Amino acid sequence: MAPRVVVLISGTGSNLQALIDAIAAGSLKAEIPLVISNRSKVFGLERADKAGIPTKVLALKPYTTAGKSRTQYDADLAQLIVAAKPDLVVLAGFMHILSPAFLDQFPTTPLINLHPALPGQFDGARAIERAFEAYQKGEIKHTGVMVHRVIQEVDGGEPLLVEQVEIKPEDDLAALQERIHSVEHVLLVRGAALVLEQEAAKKSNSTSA
Ligand SMILES: Nc1nc2c(c(=O)[nH]1)N[C@@H](CN(C=O)c1ccc(C(=O)N[C@@H](CCC(=O)O)C(=O)O)cc1)CN2
Ligand SMILES: NCC(=O)N[C@@H]1O[C@H](COP(=O)([O-])[O-])[C@@H](O)[C@H]1O
Repeated sequence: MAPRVVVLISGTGSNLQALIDAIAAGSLKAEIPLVISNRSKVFGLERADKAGIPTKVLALKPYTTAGKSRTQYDADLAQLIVAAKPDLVVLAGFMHILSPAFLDQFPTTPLINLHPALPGQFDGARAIERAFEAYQKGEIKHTGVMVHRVIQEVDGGEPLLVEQVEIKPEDDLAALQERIHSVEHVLLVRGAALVLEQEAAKKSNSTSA
């Protein structure tokens, strides 16, 4: 049975599409049993639908409107994912900071995130914009993309793959975003494959021990 990869999104889903395409091409040995978005009406959900992947939307706003906490949201989100029995959870542009109420539900299941910056640089949201602004000020000469493990510290988890991305003097923000996205789409697939290989090796060692 193929490893089960649950993917969390919040928007366009171009990185989700990269995973879908890699699986369809046979270059990523996995299946995606569920895509969850914290925002409705995003194109990433259409991408999942087109690929025949079940989707769920779990938005935070109804929780806050009902006086419920982010902790409750995070716990409910985790339960949706646990029910899908994932071997790997991928945050692909998932724009919600996860608390221990979520993280503690996955003591052994790997959680990875794609972040459009280098380790320790521009953690958090709007990373590409902030890198572009820093370049304009002469503070950096390049930026990058990383796939990292997800821990409580936002974007502070162990980097699994890191790739530098050039910033050119003639770049506008759109040109840099396009260059970064093209790197993301490759790096995320490689990152998922790497973690799944690590997990398979762990299982093999534990059964042969
Ligand atoms: N505990 C962790 N949660 C998340 C991580 C992580 O490493 N540890 N990675 C992020 C992804 N991310 C950057 O890669 C990121 C996403 C969102 C935010 C943020 O400020 N979110 C706000 C809401 C912003 C919005 O709705 O537009 C929030 O959650 O209040 C920062 C970093 C995913 N989660
Ligand atoms: N902090 C996380 C973060 O900024 N993630 C970024 O959101 C975008 C999602 O694009 P997509 O919806 O087309 O995959 C990507 O650029 C990804 O790096």
